Amino acid sequence: MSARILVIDDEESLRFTFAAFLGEEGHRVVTAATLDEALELTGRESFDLVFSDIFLAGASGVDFLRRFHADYPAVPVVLVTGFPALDTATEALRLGAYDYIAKPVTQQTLLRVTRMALRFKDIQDEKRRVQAHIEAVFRGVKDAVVTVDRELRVVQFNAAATTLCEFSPLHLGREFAEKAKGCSGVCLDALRRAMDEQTDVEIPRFECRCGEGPTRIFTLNIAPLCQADGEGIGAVMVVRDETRLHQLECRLDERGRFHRLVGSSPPMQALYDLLEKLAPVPTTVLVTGESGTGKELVAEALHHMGPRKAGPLIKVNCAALSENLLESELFGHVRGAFTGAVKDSPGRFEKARGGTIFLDEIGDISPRMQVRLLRVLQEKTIERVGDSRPIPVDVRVIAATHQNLTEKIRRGEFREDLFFRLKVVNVIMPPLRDRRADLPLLVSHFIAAFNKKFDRRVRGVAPAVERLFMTYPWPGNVRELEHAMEHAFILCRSSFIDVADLPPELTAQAIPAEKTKSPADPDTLAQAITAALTQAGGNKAKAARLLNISRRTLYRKLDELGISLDP
Ligand SMILES: Nc1ncnc2c1ncn2[C@@H]1O[C@H](COP(=O)(O)OP(=O)(O)OP(=O)(O)O)[C@@H](O)[C@H]1O
Repeated sequence: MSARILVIDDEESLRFTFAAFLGEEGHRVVTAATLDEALELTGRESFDLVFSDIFLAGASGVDFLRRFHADYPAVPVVLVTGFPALDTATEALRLGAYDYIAKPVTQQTLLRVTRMALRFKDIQDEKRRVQAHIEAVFRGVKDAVVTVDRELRVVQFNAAATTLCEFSPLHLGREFAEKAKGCSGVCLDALRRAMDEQTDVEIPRFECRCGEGPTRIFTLNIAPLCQADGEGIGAVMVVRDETRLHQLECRLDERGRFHRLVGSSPPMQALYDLLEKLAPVPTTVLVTGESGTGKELVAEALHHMGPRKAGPLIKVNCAALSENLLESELFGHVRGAFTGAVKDSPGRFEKARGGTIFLDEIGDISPRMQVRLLRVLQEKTIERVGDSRPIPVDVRVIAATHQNLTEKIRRGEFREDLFFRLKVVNVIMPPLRDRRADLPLLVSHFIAAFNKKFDRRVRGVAPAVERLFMTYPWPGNVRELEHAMEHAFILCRSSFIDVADLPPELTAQAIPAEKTKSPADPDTLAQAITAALTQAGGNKAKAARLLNISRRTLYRKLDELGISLDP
């Protein structure tokens, strides 16, 4: 390897000899006769090695060494002397000379010392490169990195350790235990364990607080440092701040949806927790709550998230069929059971075998149907209409009603024994007005759904709509919101839904209660229904859409309010 070497000597013959010997080895040699000349050269160019006579005319090689070494500590300097003396040699080495050789210098000695000095410089250079590299990594990482020696004294730490764990230069060389007094001390115990057992230690997610700082969530990793012979010489500790990640994860845990149910409010979280427990078991479930609160979605979630998901989910609206029709629908019939029964036909219970049957509007079934249903729940068998042979059915039953069954039982309209059979677990749906915090999420959900359905690019609702939604009583619950959003999508021509795009009933009812009649007021309701029916030309489906209620609810209201449908 060719090196640049400076030879300083006031004797020209020695400069010449050194240059010749080193030149033969392929090195590039520059010579200087005086201290000033040498300093001028070293200020101008860089050298890999310097040989300097101790006695220079009017100066000393030690002076050169002192000044040169301060600026270029990595370049080895070999002092040469004609008058070797122990104290000069000691002083030279103390000042940082690499070596000290006596004249006359043979070619062999010169080349041997040169080789060793250059090798030493290579090693030093490499060490510095590695050091610089480590320091860059140390500085660059966001994790706090702290190294300790085998006595657990702080050796080094990076900038992140000062911000995260409040390390300061005062801690350098001091016992780690002293520093750990100001925090939870988890890291001290972990350090001791890593050192005692000479093993890596990881402490995931723990809370810690340094001094007056905020409480943070940290993950700690400690690796022992060993020499080549395996002897422990300390440890490196890496502390990662996972506070933000932890917060985000906690927020995610508050689920925003469960199967097709949307909402992240506390009542919905409680609902999801319950559904999670109910989905895997075959228990009969009764879902109660106001119309439009998502009772059917609950049945779907329980079915699709449970072990019967590969089986059928059969839905029956018990209020939509007359007693006889419902009986035949649910249990099937045999040929000749009644006029028109031309062949054997399985009922919905049989069709739901291995799956789930969802009996919606269960509160509306007749006393006779209640008895039949009770038998199915007790015996897990059905009998087709016109046949008394029991057919076993393995079906999970989920029933739903918007009615107050306890009240119906009190009035003698619903069997208490059936109620208790159905209500093994009662899932109660919260009305939308009790979970208004879900409105933004539901609104976004419907915007996304209707953007897709209508191929639109609606981006949101105007602040006035947000305010209106927050005060509106939502008697029709999520269904009403869904219909209102669909209505608005059809009218809205900009990328934000405005109050004018909403159905008039909604904007009218949003007027403070004292200025208008309550929507629940029977007179108002009857007027609204009659008006909607007139507007819809007697078409009930259309009238229900105009009122933002389901057809089922419309029928119920007509019944409750005694409005006749006959012309
Ligand atoms: N939490 C919810 N998230 C998303 N959509 C919902 C939610 N609750 C209800 N909906 C929507 O509202 C509409 C009515 O829901 P669903 O039919 O399940 O209500 P319901 O309580 O069974 O009503 P009813 O008693 O009138 O039968 C559906 O279109 C449903 O998708």
